[in-house]
Amino acid sequence: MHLVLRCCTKQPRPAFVDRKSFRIIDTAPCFVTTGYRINSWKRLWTSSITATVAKSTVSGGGRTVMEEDAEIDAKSSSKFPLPQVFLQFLQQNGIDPAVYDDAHNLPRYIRLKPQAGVEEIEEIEKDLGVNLSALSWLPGFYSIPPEVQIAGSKSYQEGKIYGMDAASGAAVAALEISPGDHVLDLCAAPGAKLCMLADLLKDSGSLTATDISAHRLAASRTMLIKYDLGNRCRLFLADGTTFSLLPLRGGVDGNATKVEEEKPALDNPDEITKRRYDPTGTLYVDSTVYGEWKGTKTAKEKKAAKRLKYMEDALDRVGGRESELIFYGKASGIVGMKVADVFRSHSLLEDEVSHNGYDKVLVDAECTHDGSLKHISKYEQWGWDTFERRFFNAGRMSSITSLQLQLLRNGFSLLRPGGKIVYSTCSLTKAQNEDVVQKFLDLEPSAELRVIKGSENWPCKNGGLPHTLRFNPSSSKTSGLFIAQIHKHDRLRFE
Ligand SMILES: C[S@@+](CC[C@H](N)C(=O)[O-])C[C@H]1O[C@@H](n2cnc3c(N)ncnc32)[C@H](O)[C@@H]1O
Repeated sequence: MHLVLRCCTKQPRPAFVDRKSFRIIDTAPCFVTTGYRINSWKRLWTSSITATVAKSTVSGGGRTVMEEDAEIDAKSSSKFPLPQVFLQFLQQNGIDPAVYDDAHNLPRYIRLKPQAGVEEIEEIEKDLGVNLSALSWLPGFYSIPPEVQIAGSKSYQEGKIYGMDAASGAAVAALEISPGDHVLDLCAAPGAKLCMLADLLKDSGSLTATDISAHRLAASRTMLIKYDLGNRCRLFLADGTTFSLLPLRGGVDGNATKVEEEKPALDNPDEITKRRYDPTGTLYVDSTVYGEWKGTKTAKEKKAAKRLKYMEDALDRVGGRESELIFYGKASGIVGMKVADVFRSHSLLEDEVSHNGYDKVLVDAECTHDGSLKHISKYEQWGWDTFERRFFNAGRMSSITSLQLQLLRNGFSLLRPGGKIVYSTCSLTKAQNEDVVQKFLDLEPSAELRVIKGSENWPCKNGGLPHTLRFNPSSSKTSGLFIAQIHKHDRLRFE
């Protein structure tokens, strides 16, 4: 028998049902009778729990708790207990709450390294204590029962598996990565899709990633290092709506852009000062050269980096530079380049982008995350009033959709003609998906929605615009995700 409870305190889960610590979701409070021993716990939301109680007794209404529990079970197995404020949000956006009915039973998905063979799969199965069930429609992805925790497993710690929802994998697959592609991931953190992109590129092309959140981007850097995928990557802490650096097409082998100086000098403050200022103290073009990226810094290096940051801020003021490079791999083309060249601002003239734009761009945009109950459950901790404040105010909703449009437009401006951009969000709302894409198409005559190769076998539905796709929790058995693949024409659509 099960009671669906929500923890009201930050206390550890107690062994007995205690009215002060818990309240029942979806049922009358009289169902909780104190003094029941908890035999097992199952997590639903971060702080909502299904508890199995050990004994039954007669409660106020003359029915046994067991009878009442059966009623609760019936209710909670067909309906996910959604908070009122979230239900209101769904109603405002025309989303049927039934899409979440099975959300607590969704399988968990893991992705394996592309090179994983049968032996390794068997080893992972042994380690996790479950059979991995391969997804026929998405290579490298496997489903496992929802209760399996992977974070503590040896396979996860050794970088053999990734925790990644299958719908997210589909968004990356929609980019149709080919060897040698130069790829931009404009909202990259915390980096699940970034790692998949790096795995697909293998030892070819280049991967540039930006995100506006420093701590989330640092988490992406940790992922790249953990999985040894950073060799051809550059990570920029930057605003994706204005980021303007093109790929280093000539430099990815680490020698095409090398300059003839004895360096690296970045760690030496004297060198930096000497090289950045003329005798009158006027800032001049930076000619310091990047050495190999070092993860940990000595005290001296930290001091140098601080001075460098000060000077970089000065450069920002005079040169309009906006991005901060927080990681680069050995073959990213950065090693041996002058700082000024790495940050050379591009005018993004058509000619320059035609020759040097990205082949593929992923805009996995910031959104309300309403398609992912894992994300939404965070409001259990932050408070649903935070959700209300953020997303109920009409101004806030319109600012998120305007951010999405700007991200998509800037990503498109960095794409070479003939290239592809994928726009995805984990929102189920039309406002953040079809409406954003339609506005974008109205503004960009050289953009066209395209069929995603292989998607005919995906467990998703058609979106509201041609060739767009929607994953939703109830029918796809994945998190919710909207995906649109857009092609950039050489010439205008209407010519
Ligand atoms: C849906 S998450 C991206 C998830 C990521 N693609 C992954 O697979 O792990 C959206 C991200 O957009 C970032 N973001 C928000 N505004 C941004 C902006 N103006 N420029 C770049 N990134 C932004 C957020 O910090 C957040 O990390």
